[in-house]
Amino acid sequence: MKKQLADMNASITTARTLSEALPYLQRYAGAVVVVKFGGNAMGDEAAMAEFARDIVLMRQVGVNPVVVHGGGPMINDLLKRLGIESRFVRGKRVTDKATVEVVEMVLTGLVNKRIVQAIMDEGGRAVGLSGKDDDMMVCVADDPELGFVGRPVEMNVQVLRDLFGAGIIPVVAPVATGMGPNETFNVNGDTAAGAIAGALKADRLLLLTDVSGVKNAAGEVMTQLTPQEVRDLTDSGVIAGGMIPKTETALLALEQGVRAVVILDGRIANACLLELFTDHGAGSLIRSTEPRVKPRET
Ligand SMILES: Nc1ncnc2c1ncn2[C@@H]1O[C@H](COP(=O)(O)OP(=O)(O)O)[C@@H](O)[C@H]1O
Ligand SMILES: CC(=O)N[C@@H](CCC(=O)OP(=O)(O)O)C(=O)O
Repeated sequence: MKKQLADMNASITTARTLSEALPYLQRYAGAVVVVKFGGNAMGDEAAMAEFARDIVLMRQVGVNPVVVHGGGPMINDLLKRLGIESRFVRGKRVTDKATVEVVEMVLTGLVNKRIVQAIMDEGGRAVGLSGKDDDMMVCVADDPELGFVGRPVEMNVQVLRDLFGAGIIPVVAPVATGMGPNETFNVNGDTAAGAIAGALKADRLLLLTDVSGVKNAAGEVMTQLTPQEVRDLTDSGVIAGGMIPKTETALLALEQGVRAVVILDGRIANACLLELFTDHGAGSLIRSTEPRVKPRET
């Protein structure tokens, strides 16, 4: 009897949660949401399955999600086994000819297919691509010090719209072509996600990572930031390391017409759903306009 009551209460809570999600479901129907899934946020098989389930649910309720993934730790592992040292400058990997081959192999071969498979296992349809497919992302060298690290200069995202139309979830590896023949560039996952979100003028860019958001000098997570606050925290060195490409990406994406960028903790359960479909929100929301009365609304 006690168990029956407990089950009933749990079901009532589920029904209430669904009902409360209605305004958000209505708001995001038809929206484009680009989700950057970082290597550190990927975790174990269960975490991967849960992420995939959230993405499939988004698609099911009419959102057009694009997954852009990282895989830094997986690249580090293979480079280590091959005796190649990993070095980062301002959060980006210094990439020579040998390294770019390993990066492409790991990202397009291993990580991309693992995510595609996880989405298929949850009943969604997914297709894996890299920035090279259909010339989606064309780059120039970002900085001579970094070698074959690309900065996207030309985006052709029609293939993503075609996949939306077919009900298919695109999963994109951050590897791109250059202007010359047979060039390959390693693109930071955040940078690639921002360029794709900008080209699609996405409603949301979600950058999933392994911290609960952007922290201030006191170590507290800032739930909302303006671009100016981001610049100030960067100038004072509070935003550092891997957070730099994320916040740089956020500012560039906003300039290109993305409505808002959220940096959130991919390790917490159902992070994407929490951000999109509940009053609660998650992580740090960055956008140009001042907050309105209801804090998470745009
Ligand atoms: N102000 C800051 N707030 C939060 N994290 C920061 C900040 N400055 C630097 N970081 C670091 O940035 C890291 C996230 O970047 P990164 O490790 O590249 O993530 P991912 O692999 O998920 O892309 C955090 O783990 C944290 O150590
Ligand atoms: C230029 C550059 O730094 N490219 C990244 C690409 C993968 C990535 O961004 O992975 P995470 O999101 O897991 O960090 C790299 O080589 O590690």
